[in-house]
Amino acid sequence: MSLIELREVSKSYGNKSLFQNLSIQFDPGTIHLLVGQNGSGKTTLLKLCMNRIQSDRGEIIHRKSLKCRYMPDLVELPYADRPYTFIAWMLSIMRVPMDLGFLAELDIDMSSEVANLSKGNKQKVLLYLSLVGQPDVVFMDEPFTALDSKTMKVVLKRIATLQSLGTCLIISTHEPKLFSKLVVTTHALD
Ligand SMILES: Nc1ncnc2c1ncn2[C@@H]1O[C@H](COP(=O)(O)OP(=O)(O)OP(=O)(O)O)[C@@H](O)[C@H]1O
Repeated sequence: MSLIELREVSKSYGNKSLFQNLSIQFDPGTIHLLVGQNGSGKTTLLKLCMNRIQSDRGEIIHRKSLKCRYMPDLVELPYADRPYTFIAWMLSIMRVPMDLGFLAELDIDMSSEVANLSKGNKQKVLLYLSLVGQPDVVFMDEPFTALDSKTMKVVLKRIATLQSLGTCLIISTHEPKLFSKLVVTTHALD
């Protein structure tokens, strides 16, 4: 059974039709890239899949008890804790064990408060929280905009590992070439 299935889904805002009769199956161990111009509906499709907004027509079916993660594109992290404390607190809420190996690989700046981290380091914190453990589905909205090439390799390796473990990753991106070494399905929303 698919983890999430869209059946004949349509969504418009006012006169602007974003999708009509869109059907996609999101299966375990698959990576889906959502590509398209600014405003083509990538974030909207992620939100539909997460039940954050309603479709106009069609059905979106979720397998029961899915463990999902979401990495938004724009986010403030107004926390005074250092990254390690913040991450440990988030993991306790998520009930996911710390993975020190993956944390070390990301090489996050642990010396500043989370609120004062550079953009790339904030993105690393969010990537860690999205990709640690073994979620069923990971939704990612433009997740790599601030990453250096070394971190990019670490993250792509982690994505490939999760895929091999059966995670489904649904990723909005303007840079599909970054994923050229992975087996992906691309959905063009233009
Ligand atoms: N709540 C809303 N009310 C009205 N229009 C909306 C709403 N949310 C999104 N839209 C419109 O829907 C269209 C698709 O937006 P969306 O954010 O999904 O695009 P996107 O493909 O993710 O764009 P980008 O590449 O710029 O991030 C845009 O024209 C946007 O203005």
